[in-house]
Amino acid sequence: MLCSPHIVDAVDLWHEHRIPILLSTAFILTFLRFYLRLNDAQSEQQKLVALPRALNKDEKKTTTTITEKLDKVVVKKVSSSEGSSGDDEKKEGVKKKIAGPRRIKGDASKRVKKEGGEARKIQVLVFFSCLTGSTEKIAKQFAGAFKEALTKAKGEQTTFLPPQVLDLSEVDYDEYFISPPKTEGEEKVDYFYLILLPSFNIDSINDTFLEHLQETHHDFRIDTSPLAPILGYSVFGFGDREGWPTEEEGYCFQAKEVDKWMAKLSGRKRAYPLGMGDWKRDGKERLAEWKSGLVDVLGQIEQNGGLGEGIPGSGDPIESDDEELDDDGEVYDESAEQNGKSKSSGDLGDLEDLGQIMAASGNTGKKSSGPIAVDFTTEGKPKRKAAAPAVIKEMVPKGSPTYNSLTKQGYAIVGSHSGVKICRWTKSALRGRGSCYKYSFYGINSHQCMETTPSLSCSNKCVFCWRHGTNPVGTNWRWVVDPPDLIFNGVKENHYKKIKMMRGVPGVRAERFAEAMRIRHCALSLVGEPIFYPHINEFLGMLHKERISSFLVCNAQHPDQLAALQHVTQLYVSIDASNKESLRRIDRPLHRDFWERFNRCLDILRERRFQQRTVFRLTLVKDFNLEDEVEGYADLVQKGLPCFVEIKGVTYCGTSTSSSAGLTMQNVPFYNEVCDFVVALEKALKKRGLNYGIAAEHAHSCCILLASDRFQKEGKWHTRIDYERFFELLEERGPDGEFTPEEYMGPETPEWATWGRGGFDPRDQRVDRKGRPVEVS
Ligand SMILES: Cc1cc2nc3c(=O)[nH]c(=O)nc-3n(C[C@H](O)[C@H](O)[C@H](O)COP(=O)(O)O)c2cc1C
Ligand code: SF4
Repeated sequence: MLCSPHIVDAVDLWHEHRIPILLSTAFILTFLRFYLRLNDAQSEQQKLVALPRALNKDEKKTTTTITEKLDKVVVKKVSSSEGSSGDDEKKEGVKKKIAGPRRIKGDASKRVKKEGGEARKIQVLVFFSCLTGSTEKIAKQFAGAFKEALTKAKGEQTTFLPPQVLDLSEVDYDEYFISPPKTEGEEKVDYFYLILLPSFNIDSINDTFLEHLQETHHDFRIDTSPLAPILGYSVFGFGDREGWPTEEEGYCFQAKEVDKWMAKLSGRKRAYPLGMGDWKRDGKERLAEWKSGLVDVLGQIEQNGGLGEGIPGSGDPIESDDEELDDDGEVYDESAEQNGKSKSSGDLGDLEDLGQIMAASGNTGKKSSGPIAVDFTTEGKPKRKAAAPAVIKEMVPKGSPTYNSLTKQGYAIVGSHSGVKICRWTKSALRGRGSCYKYSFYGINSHQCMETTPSLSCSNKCVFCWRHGTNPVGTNWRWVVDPPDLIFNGVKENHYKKIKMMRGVPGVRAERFAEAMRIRHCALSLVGEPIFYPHINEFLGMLHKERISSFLVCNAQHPDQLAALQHVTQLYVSIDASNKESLRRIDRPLHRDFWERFNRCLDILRERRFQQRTVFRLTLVKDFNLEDEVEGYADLVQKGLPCFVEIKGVTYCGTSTSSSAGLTMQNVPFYNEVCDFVVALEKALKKRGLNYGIAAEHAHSCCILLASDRFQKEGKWHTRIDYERFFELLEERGPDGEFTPEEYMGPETPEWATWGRGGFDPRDQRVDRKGRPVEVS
């Protein structure tokens, strides 16, 4: 058979190029096949995801139960107590997870400010677990009540979506507890997690849930704090004291564990402390308290955009036995995050275990109620943890390390949370060797002044604090509360005891000793935070009734208590820095929203400047808050408009706390440096049109007083106080009565105390360190 030349050519061509042609074809076909398979898989996924959405749309205002198998995941949601379009909206927005390994990045929550005036959306998720039915009911009621409360707290910037109630036995943990739920499209929703969790000492969903939290934390593919983007979380535990009377015996033990793991996963976004309640007894009340605290927190978030940025693990845990319990989430090993996750977790576990072993063997000198031991090396179910005693604790129990340390420093501890100490100026005045600046500025006799505090606890850890790093710290009061009369009688008794001990000291003047047996003034400024004490107003009432004046110093961290404070003779707020960063560095506040709290206190002071005699107290620390801060301080004065500004160089206390914060004698400013600062501040105030002048000084205490010209008459300063008039006004008009600081303004500031005269009381003899008389220049 003969072939045409064309066919012969084609065959030749084929033989010559067949290999590359075959290879290219095979490659194209493989590629096409792969592409088609991938497309198929995606549309399968979409079909599965679309199903619950379609169901949700039809389930308004009813309890919704969607059970759907997606891989081996079961999703069931119980709708919010009232169901609403907002609820549905949220459900639509939640993306289902896509199976397969993934790395999820934790990210600090960002403040969401919508452009164009659009309100941000906050979704509260109420998770619960339940065996015998009560918690489910409670969770639904709670969500309804919470929704109502949030409607009231709502501002222009925020929309609170109706809270969603989610059953922990049915939600997909990967969807909520590896990262916050994703929302589709442009819609940005911030999540706030609430977890209502009864404890069960039998196998239950709680174990699965805890296991998940623990595994997520240890999963090397996932960030240590993958839930950091949530706005915050809080846990409330239900238990039964009849069967489990104390925390040691297991009362609410699982809520405590969940709280702890959530702190780790969320990067310490505990928005409100763990609540606990016995449903048979106090459950309702405790839950209501917890709810109202949370409403406040959400109100703050609505105003401030977030929880704020408190100090991570502020300070060293060994400073306070309270912190050992980690119940504020303040003790947190930052190295755990810095050193890489799996290793650091193990390290933390080891340290905690070691801490417990040492505490148990009595080697630490600390209370045995050490950190809750977490065995990070053991896989499987979390073990029942040793926990703190169930009863509300005393703040400074007799015989505790804090108690021993404070008594060694010369404090008398009254009741369980108050202290009194004789000030060095009281001793000095008894011997006629000079009073403190309060005599020069305000006419207070140091030998008749009692320095005390009804709360040895504080919410700051200032680098210059005299507390020698031993006192308890905390953001809220969680100790036994002593009645005010017990404190009042106790501090007086101990003060007089200490005065009597001065009887035999050489140089004590008889007339001053006799005068000292009548307390005329009380400085509520010793250590700690006096307005922390829940009965501070009653305590003040007792002082005033005995005509003892009150000088109260607070740390500008408790605006609510400040606002509720009744008349004091003089009201101080410590202004330790002029800006947020500096304040964080120097005060080391525990509150996340310390700057907002600080500013709210200034606003309160401004509002009350015609009711209370208000004072800003500045403590200058070189290299911390002195340089370049004059203008900032002037702005703060402009904001708070205090009656007075006291500027004082820091007193070096030489504690391990201060030195670990990098404070040395080099940080103590010389008097001339304080003077230069005050002159510059006065100028900066004048520049702002504020009429303040340098009214008085006490060089010996490195202290200078700027006063508003409200306290100037005919060109003369009147910084002193008419104490008798103050008590009369109080008796006439009551502790909340309307009267102004000018109404009890005292006589003219003595010439020797005014600016440029040094401020040493001429009645006294100035001596050097060895007690030798010194000529006053
Ligand atoms: C089997 C079982 C075990 C329990 N174990 C504990 C426990 O270890 N600690 C505790 O404080 N309460 C314990 N409780 C009490 C429950 O936490 C409490 O009654 C709770 O309100 C039950 O909630 P629920 O009925 O909504 O599931 C237990 C209750 C049951 C039924
Ligand atoms: S506010 Fe006062 S008591 Fe509290 S840490 Fe600072 S100096 Fe100490």
